[in-house]
Amino acid sequence: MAAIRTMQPVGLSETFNRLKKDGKVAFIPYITAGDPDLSTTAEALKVLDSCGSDIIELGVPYSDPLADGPVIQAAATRSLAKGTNLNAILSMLKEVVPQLSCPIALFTYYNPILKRGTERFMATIRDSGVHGLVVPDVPLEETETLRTEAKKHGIELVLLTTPTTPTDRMKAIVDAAEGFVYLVSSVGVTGARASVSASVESLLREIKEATTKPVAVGFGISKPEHVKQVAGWGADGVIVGSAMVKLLGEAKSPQEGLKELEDFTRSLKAALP
Ligand SMILES: O=P(O)(O)OC[C@@H](O)[C@@H](O)c1c[nH]c2ccccc12
Repeated sequence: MAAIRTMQPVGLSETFNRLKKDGKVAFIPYITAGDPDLSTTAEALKVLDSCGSDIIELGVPYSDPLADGPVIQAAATRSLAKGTNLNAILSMLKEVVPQLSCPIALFTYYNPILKRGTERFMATIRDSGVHGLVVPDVPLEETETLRTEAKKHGIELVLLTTPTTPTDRMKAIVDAAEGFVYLVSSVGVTGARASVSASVESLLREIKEATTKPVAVGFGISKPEHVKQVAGWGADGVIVGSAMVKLLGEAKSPQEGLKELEDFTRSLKAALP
């Protein structure tokens, strides 16, 4: 009887440790759960994993995604119109995570956590096999409670710093971040950009002087040359969202979207050391 491959994904920090040992940079795609539908999301996770993604950010669609640009806003609207909810996403993950070799970082705005209650939210997502959590709009002052509950349930809470974050606040953020530090490359909302802001190079240097934790860069990255550039500036990971979401959500059919996602992911992954 052939051995069944039960690759249990390791957590975010351990993933970065392994990559660092091999001198590699993490490829971290983001997609919105339930767009175009949850079964396609399940297939997309497997495609992204098999194409060499190191961590996958999975977005919980929200009615008021204030940090998102038009592509991800539209994806959230389509997903919510399909009736996607957190319970359905988590039961899909319970099925799919054991088939993946890379960890999932759930991506949600703060409100869905508050609605469910922080402790119950953390316990539920851990049960579904989620390793990390990214909450872009949690005020730093409320991060402590989130962090305590996350730690209690073995969830790594990623925190974000931006080009306009004052140095002392950036230091508090990198000290509190688990898994990795998310450096938002440019002010504004998510969305593919023609080029990545050159200030990322100095921002990365400043953050890496303040912490030895891995730093992944996101916002606007959408071409192989962007990936190469950001990796060359010393990022430990690159995050690509809108460009992925666009392929999946706007394709003529789910199958077509999955094929385009595979080709696109391979082209970006090939640009990484
Ligand atoms: O879409 P972009 O420009 O490739 O950026 C990644 C981003 O989509 C993903 O990390 C993300 C989705 N929604 C967010 C809200 C805030 C910060 C980050 C995000």
